[in-house]
Amino acid sequence: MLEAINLTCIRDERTLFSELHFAINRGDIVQIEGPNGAGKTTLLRVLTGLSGADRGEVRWQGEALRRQRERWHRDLLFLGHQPGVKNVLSPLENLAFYHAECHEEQRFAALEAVDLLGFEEVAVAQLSAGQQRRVALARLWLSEAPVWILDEPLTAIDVNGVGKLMALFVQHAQRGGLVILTTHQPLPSAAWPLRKISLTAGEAN
Ligand SMILES: Nc1ncnc2c1ncn2[C@@H]1O[C@H](COP(=O)(O)OP(=O)(O)OP(=O)(O)O)[C@@H](O)[C@H]1O
Repeated sequence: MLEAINLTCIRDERTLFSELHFAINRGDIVQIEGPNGAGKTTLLRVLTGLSGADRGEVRWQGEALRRQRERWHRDLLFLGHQPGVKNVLSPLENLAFYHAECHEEQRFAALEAVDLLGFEEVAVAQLSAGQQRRVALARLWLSEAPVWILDEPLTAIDVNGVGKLMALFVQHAQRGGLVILTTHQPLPSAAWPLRKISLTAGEAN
């Protein structure tokens, strides 16, 4: 279980959210929603431990993140706002860099899942925005981490790709993982309940 305990976040003297309290369980798919600037990315970064909250804390399996950095980094896969892949490397080299533990055939299978076969040796810098995002998303097919925190994973992804991702999120939840994501586009209905946490100027519900 991932818990947000009374989180308050103030940036530039503006309260983005205060006393935010929730628990996300294994099997949950959670969408953080809210208008531009509401604090969604900030909340995701606080949940990952990359940014600090002004008050409150985040706990994983009952223990504060700061007390278990090693286990938390093993249990978390965070894909940020930017594609977050290395431009000078090819898709295959990126997956080898991030997932050295996987076999080459698993990396090819992940690239096939995101429709990048044929582009596996091309430098990422030469790929389209959607293809670059797909290289990062291919990591989801290789990850053993139970916690997926994904900032705008669907940006620049076409309808077919969004459908595949939703199916993967459901599969991950069914296996006892949890998914927390932000997106500005409506999610297609999935055969799994979607929880929503809304941020609106200084509030959450
Ligand atoms: N490190 C920081 N220093 C100062 N201000 C910050 C910092 N991080 C975020 N902010 C501000 O906090 C507000 C919320 O930013 P955030 O990126 O979390 O919003 P968001 O809900 O993800 O927005 P969007 O939907 O546009 O991606 C913005 O006004 C931003 O300028």
